[in-house]
Amino acid sequence: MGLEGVEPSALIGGFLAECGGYAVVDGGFATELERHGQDLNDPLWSAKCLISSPQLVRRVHLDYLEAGANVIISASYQATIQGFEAKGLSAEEAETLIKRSVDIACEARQIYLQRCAKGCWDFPHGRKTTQRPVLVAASVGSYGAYLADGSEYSGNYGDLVTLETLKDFHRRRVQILASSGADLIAFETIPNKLEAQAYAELLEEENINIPAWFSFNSKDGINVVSGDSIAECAYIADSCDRVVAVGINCTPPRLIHGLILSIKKVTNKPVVIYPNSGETYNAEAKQWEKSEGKTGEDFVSYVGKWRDAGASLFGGCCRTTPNTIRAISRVLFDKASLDN
Ligand code: MET
Ligand SMILES: [Zn+2]
Repeated sequence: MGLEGVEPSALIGGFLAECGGYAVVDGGFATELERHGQDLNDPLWSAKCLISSPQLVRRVHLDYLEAGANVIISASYQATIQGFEAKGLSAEEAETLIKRSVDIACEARQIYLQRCAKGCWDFPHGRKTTQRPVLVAASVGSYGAYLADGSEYSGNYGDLVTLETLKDFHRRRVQILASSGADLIAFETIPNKLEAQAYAELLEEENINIPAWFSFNSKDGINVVSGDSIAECAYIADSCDRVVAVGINCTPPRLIHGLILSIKKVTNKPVVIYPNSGETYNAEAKQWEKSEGKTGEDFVSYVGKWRDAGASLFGGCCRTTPNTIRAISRVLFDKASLDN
């Protein structure tokens, strides 16, 4: 199924209806690469594997499809022309790798759907092939993710970074991803209002012809990480016709419920949420640290509440795994759980 050429709000509605009302997004991508032994302590982070282990990238997409994902997100989160050039690649090589991230996700989808057609594996929880659309979302990480200096989780870019800086930084990658064969662009972990505004303007100015979702991150459940209000950020997404869903990712599960309610006050667009495991990222040590209290198990127990608060797309971000996604799929699509 492709989303190109259809009126943006109709197509996301159609997709969700085909999925059964709710869609499952994949889980932590870099996390899964690390679980398979990759060292991602590198400015390119998960995008490093586009060069070193494209087969593993495809396998991780396949694992998430097998776990029940309806949306798989490409490995382009930290794949930037500027980042690849810093590694000594040419602009042309960088552009090829960015496009390749989407090709790999599309290959995984094709393999998966072929296996389904042959009946090689059953869908989880009795979902039939015909009820199982799969979209490929092209990931765009923030300017802070490229900087790899922690500003991805502070949203603080300093006074020198303007709207134009951000538009210029993102422009070429967004153009490449828009014509890559992806079904939509996932602007992920957006840390501040300025970057949301830059994305919205880019989508219009470049006449981007595939839809997008805007997903923000928060540390306090009230504002996005920079301190800008989630309502103002969601309003920017709501005002852009090309944006078909608005939400939150890479944010502790315990904050998600309130954030869904805040977003729902501003927009009627579907809400996408894919929290992290609840652990905290220590930017200095470049590692995730256990937080007091909730664990991954509690995460899944919240899904019904998030659905009741009005979210429509559910997945996981950093430190979640295919097991998390399998459990989310079970909560959403087991008849018994829905009736709870
Ligand atoms: N899609 C990206 C990933 O799972 C999002 C990272 S958030 C820091 O790796
Ligand atoms: Zn994350």
